[in-house]
Amino acid sequence: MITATKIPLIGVTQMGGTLGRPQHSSLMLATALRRSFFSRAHTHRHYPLSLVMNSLGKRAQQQQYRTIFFDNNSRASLHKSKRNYSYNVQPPAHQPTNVIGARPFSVFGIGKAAVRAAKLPAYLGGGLAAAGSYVIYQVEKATNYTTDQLGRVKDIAGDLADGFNGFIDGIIDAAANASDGGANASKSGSESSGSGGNGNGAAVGGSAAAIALSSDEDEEEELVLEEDDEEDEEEEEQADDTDDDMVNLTRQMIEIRSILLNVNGSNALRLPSIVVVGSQSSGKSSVLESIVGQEFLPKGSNMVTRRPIELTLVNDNSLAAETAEFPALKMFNMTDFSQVQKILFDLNMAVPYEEAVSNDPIQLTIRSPRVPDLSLVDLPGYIQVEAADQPVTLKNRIRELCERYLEEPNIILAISAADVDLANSSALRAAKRADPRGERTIGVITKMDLVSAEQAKKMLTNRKYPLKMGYVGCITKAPQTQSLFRRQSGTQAFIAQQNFERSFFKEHKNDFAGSTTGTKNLKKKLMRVLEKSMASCLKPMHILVSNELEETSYKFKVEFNDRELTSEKYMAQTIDQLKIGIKEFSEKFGRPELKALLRSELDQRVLDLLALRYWNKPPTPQTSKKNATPD
Ligand SMILES: Nc1nc2c(ncn2[C@@H]2O[C@H](COP(=O)(O)OP(=O)(O)OP(=O)(O)O)[C@@H](O)[C@H]2O)c(=O)[nH]1
Repeated sequence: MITATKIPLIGVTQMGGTLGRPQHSSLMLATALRRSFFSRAHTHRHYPLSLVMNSLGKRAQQQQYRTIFFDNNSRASLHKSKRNYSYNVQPPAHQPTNVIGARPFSVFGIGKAAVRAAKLPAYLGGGLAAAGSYVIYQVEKATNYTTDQLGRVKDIAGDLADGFNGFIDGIIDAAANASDGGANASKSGSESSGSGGNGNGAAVGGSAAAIALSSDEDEEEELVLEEDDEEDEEEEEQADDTDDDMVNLTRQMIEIRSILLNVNGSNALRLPSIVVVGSQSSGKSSVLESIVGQEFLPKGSNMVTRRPIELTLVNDNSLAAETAEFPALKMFNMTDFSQVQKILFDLNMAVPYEEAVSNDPIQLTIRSPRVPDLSLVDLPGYIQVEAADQPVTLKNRIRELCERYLEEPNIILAISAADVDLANSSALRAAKRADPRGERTIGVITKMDLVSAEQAKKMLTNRKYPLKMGYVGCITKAPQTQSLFRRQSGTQAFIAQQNFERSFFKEHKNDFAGSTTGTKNLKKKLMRVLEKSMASCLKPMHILVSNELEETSYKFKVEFNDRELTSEKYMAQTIDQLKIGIKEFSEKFGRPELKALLRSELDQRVLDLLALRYWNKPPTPQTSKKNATPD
């Protein structure tokens, strides 16, 4: 893709503020400085920098703007474009206005003003020198900030899964290589060596990302092996750290997302929603609860989910315990989850009998230090045929409602109960329609406790609809016959369900060998899916960073060809430029210009006084009477 980028010359010099590690920040500096320096200079006349720009106006017209064409994708064409780059002379869009006009002025202080005016060039000189220092200070500050931020990204990357790790490192290495390449280019003056550094850096980053993403393809195989090990008794004795892993992953996501937000202001890390579909009473709500770790959804065998429940989980470290909120009902900070469950039940049951289901979603947000940052959707269950007392269009309406949520990039949790033949599974039928290649669907078989182990195992190796992420067998509710569990609710019920599920699969360890079972492993699968989605979200970012670095290094080369660039030299050069600017300005701004300014200020002030004295006078009785008379 060929892009044309307009870069003011002074913006290029600013980017070289500090060399070595800080060059990672060139992306942000290039944009931020270009924006702040020029927009301020052109739009805010009271800024000291506008003076500089004013004085440099002539120079700017001669050389400040150039257009560089280059191909973002190919190194070879970059070389070609470098040979063909051209300078387009374009004057700034707005010439800066004169700052003196903004100074306060008193008609009684003309004498004093004249004296001050004589000293004005000296004041301005001092002001401009201070402005210069301020600019340099800001450049350093911005450079240090971005260095810190990128350092943090690297630290976080160190903690992430291997594939993802490679990806982030690729970015950091590409950044380092590119900056070094830029500096080397300046040192050696050799065109090929400078761009070569960048190109390689980008290539390293690109291949790192590619390896990271391709390694995900083999995840499932690894997972099954891991799971086999997890079935070992020894490991089962250990504490379950899946929740912690999930929360850690979430934290990293949030951190990366906020860094990306700071750097480029876009929410580049969007995660898909996890949508739970299945036939009526298949156990959808129970599966969702086992993921969240709280019992809060209405459950029952009489179609209790009648509206989509859009559940947003927010990881909030400032909280000691979970809180729930219904933003639409203006109900916040609810800590009693049985109350939440009751409200959800009432909201579902409030759907009129003639309608049976409603498209209007219920929005619920749960904040907790322990939940991952996710959005989950519980949907009304599919039905086979409408009952005599149900609307005849109900089946189609449920189907249409679910299809909207099954679209890409959402992850589909297709729930089927083990006590129903999989050939009749509405969830798998719907998932196949939305995701024919089975790439973003996880098949979940609930109620494993209700069928024989042989039958259950057969379901987990479903060959009719093979899923890339496979099938997971779960027990999301302890059987009702066990009165011990029936009495429990909330967190207690959740713990009881976990214990029951664990002991069940432990008992049938040999029957389910080689299959994925348990809600713990379901969560693990979800985590991998989220990691993968994060990596693919970051891939375009990586390409963007590489391209920007290539561009920046090229600009370094053009600007500092054959010269070694250090921060001291850069600072000295900037100060020299400011000095020249001040000199030009003081030469241009002599007595006649000052007189003209004072005169126009004085005229304006006299006009203001006249307006006050005569035109804004309150109406006399005669004038108001005259105004009131119709024509
Ligand atoms: N024995 C057993 N019962 C389960 C299991 N999972 C869910 N149930 C029971 O199945 C019934 C339906 O569960 P829900 O989670 O409400 O199912 P649902 O699909 O959300 O139901 P609707 O929203 O009404 O479509 C409840 O009575 C649960 O207690 C399980 O793994 N084993």
